[in-house]
Amino acid sequence: MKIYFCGSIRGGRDDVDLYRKIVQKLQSYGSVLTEHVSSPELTERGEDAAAAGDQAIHDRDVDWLRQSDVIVAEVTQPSLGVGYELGRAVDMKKKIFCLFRPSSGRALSAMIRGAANGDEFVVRDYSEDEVESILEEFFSRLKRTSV
Ligand SMILES: O=c1[nH]c(=O)n([C@H]2C[C@H](O)[C@@H](COP(=O)(O)O)O2)cc1CO
Repeated sequence: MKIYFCGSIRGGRDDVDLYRKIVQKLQSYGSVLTEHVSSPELTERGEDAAAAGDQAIHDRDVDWLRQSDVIVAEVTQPSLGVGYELGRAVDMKKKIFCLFRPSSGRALSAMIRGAANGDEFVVRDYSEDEVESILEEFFSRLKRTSV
């Protein structure tokens, strides 16, 4: 299974440790195309785009989105890039799972929460200590519905 993980980069790296935990768990279900998003070495300047430029990052990521079987996004830290990826993924009719932490004190964008339909697009409020069990629940349901 190919998994596309979305998390904030230029929107801010406050949650990178959590992204790492999520990606490690996702790797037990399949190959995570965007492992770099969880790298502690990646700063909010983004990947070193000097050689190929932002267009290469964009085109590669849209291509990975097309290839992916499922999209998992940590959406607590607002990020234009993550919002864009989710919009493109909806258009591609991908299965999408968004994770949001209400303890952040933020309110999730209506364009994300309002897109939830409980089936293809799922938004789940959670706290950090339950992240692994939530992913287990999501992937076991995904397996049941895709056989
Ligand atoms: O260097 C990058 N590499 C990259 O893969 N992205 C993608 C993956 C992330 O899920 C998302 C983050 O967007 P943003 O940088 O606007 O927070 O965009 C974004 C950047 C920088 O914008």
